[in-house]
Order: sequence, then C-alpha cells, then structure tokens
Amino acid sequence: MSDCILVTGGAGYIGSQTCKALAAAGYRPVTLDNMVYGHEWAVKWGELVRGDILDAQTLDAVFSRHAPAAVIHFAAYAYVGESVTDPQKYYRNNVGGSLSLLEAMRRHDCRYMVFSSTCATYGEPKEIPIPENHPQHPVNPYGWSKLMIEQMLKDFDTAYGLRHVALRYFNAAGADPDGIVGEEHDPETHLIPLAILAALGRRRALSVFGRDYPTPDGTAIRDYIHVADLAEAHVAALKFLLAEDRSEAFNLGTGTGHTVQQVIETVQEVGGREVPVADAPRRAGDPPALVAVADKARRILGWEPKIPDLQGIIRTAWDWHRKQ
Ligand SMILES: NC(=O)c1ccc[n+]([C@@H]2O[C@H](COP(=O)([O-])OP(=O)(O)OC[C@H]3O[C@@H](n4cnc5c(N)ncnc54)[C@H](O)[C@@H]3O)[C@@H](O)[C@H]2O)c1
Ligand SMILES: O=c1ccn([C@@H]2O[C@H](COP(=O)(O)OP(=O)(O)O[C@H]3O[C@H](CO)[C@@H](O)[C@H](O)[C@H]3O)[C@@H](O)[C@H]2O)c(=O)[nH]1
Repeated sequence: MSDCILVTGGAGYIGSQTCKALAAAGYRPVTLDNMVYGHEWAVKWGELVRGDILDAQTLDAVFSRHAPAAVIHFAAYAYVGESVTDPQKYYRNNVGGSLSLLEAMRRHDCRYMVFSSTCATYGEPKEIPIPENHPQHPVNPYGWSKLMIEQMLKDFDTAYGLRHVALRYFNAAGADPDGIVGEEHDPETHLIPLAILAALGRRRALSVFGRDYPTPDGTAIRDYIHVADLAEAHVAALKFLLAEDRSEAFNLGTGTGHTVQQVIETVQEVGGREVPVADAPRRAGDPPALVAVADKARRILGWEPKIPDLQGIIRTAWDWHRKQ
C-alpha cells in the first residue's frame, strides 16, 4: 500500500501539525491547499500542491500522481459567524468541496477518509458532557455543513464501501511544542490567541462575550484540546481505518471544561502579564458549555492527550505568539 496520505487543508493550523505527526509516523503527507487561509511556511513535511478541492482536474492529477492510501480532509471554511451571514460560501466550499473530493476518491479507488468534524454538529447540548450519540442539531450553517458531510460519508460507506472516521474536535488550541508551526488565523476569532495577543499589547483589550452564563463565574465553558494531541489522534484514526476497514465517529476533547475567565487567568499566570479585558454582550449562537465525553477515542483508538492541562496548552501558544 502507498505510504502517501493526501492532506487537504494541510497548510492550515491543524493540518500542518498533522503533517508533522504523519511524517514522524513514517507516512508521506502531500498537502492540497488553495492557500485562501493556508501558509506556505506551515508546509514543512511533504509536498505542497496549490489547488482547490472543488477542481476535479486538480484532484485527478494529485490522485494519479500520488495514489494516496487515504485522505485526511481538513479543507473547509470555519468561521461560524460568517457562515450565518454568507451560508452559500459554506455550503459550496465545505459540502460541495467534500462531494467533489469524495467523487475523485471513487474515481481513483481511494477508500479511506479521516474527516475534520466538530462539536458544532451537536448544537445546543441537552447534556454535558456530550457523548458521541448525542442528537446532532446544529445551530449555524457551519455546523450544518459539517453534519451534511458526516451524512454523505455514512451514505458513501453503505453504498460504495468508502470508510471514514469523523473526528469531532472540541476547541483546538496551543502550538507545536517544538515551536515550528502554530496558530495564525486571519482574521483571528479564537479566545486563546486573542487573549495572548492582548497581553502582548498587539491587540486591543479582549472582549469577554458574556458574564451572565449559568456557570460558576458566569463565563462560558469550553473543552480545549492541544493541536499536537489532535494531530496524533488523526494518525491513530488513520491506522484504525486501514486496519479495521470500518467507519466510526469520535469526540476529541479532554473531557474537562474551562471558563473564559479561567483562560484569561491562566494566560496571565503563564505570560506574567495582564490581559486587558472589556466586558461585551454574549456572542450570538454561543452555548454556555461544550465539554466532551472523551473516552471513546481513548478506548478504541488508544489515543491519550499528552498535554491535557490548560497551563500546558497555553504555554505552547504563548511561546509561539511571543516569537512571531
Ligand atoms: N480550529 C478549531 O478549533 C476547529 C474545531 C473544530 C473543527 N475544525 C475543523 O478543522 C479543520 C481545520 O481547521 P483549522 O483551524 O486548521 O483551519 P485553517 O483555516 O487553518 O485550515 C483550513 C485550510 O483549508 C484550506 N482550504 C479551505 N478551503 C479549501 C478548498 N476548497 N480547497 C483547498 N484548500 C482549502 C485553507 O486555505 C486552510 O489552509 C476545518 O475543517 C475546521 O472546520 C477546527
Ligand atoms: O474574543 C473572544 C473570543 C471568544 N470568546 C469566548 O471564548 C469561548 C471560545 O470561543 P472560540 O475560541 O471562538 O471558540 P468556539 O466559538 O467555541 O469555536 C470553536 O469550536 C467550534 C465548535 O463549537 C468549532 O467548530 C470552531 O471551529 C472553533 O473555533 C466562547 O465562549 C466565546 O464566547 C470571548 O469571550 N472573546
């Protein structure tokens, strides 16, 4: 079997970290990225093909040349707010792009996909922590686009024997512990980088979106999972797929939630600087708490987060942003 793994969106935040983990595990990652949000400097492990998953010709050329054993599919747009104001963009790129990719996989007889899904497919949780069999009722077009792809993958399994692992990430955070790649979204909307950049004086005060949530300190709770741990989970999911030849879905989180206020305090502890904050209203569509039931991936994939603590996660992010 080919040692090549096609990584769509491999020039992005989680994709580039996963290429590093793939290379360390003996695979040959090939990145396909249209570079709308990707960074050339982030493609350090394996070849970069500039191209769009919506373009069948590009896909045919990549599959013919590399004959990948599997696809790890990160390429998507992921701004929840923008998905509400411009849903067409999200359905075209995320759903249309994934269909185009799946069609190419069928043309080239590639039968395995690891897919970047999200806890946003659960919508407003009915129970916390959230198990994989929790009902999936997204509350925004981004979440819907990811749920539609999960459904396509199930149908492609039943009809064509194309197997997948859907990885539902909670909040990806942190940077490469070796400091080679890290988070650089533009625009940046995520809490941890914004808190760090505010502490470093490179951004205005951090807006705290809501202090009236039904949580111990009134701010919203999330389950932050280190990007290098996510990357390792993709390698474990790939091995599972190739060995077991069956489809599964897994939450990827630590199982522990932290409030926005705890994140701010931890950034202050780690960085030794104050995070300037400004209270702001709740952000539309933000649930009060999202925390994973996180043991299925441990049990079946044998995966265990190596940097499960918020301090450790924020330390790697701090080191990354400070030297940028
Ligand atoms: N960051 C998170 O907390 C988080 C949480 C849950 C799920 N996810 C999912 O994980 C994946 C990666 O997220 P990220 O934070 O690394 O995002 P990112 O924007 O850094 O990476 C996505 C990459 O995909 C590329 N891309 C987008 N559309 C493309 C297309 N049509 N053809 C080729 N390349 C295309 C972009 O240029 C970018 O490099 C996304 O699918 C996202 O929805 C992220
Ligand atoms: O400037 C900010 C940014 C965020 N927050 C809060 O911090 C928490 C985390 O927000 P953020 O870092 O933006 O992550 P989420 O909105 O939880 O979104 C993440 O989790 C989603 C699943 O819900 C994924 O699909 C997304 O891709 C991923 O960014 C939330 O309570 C926000 O309200 C603030 O208070 N101020």
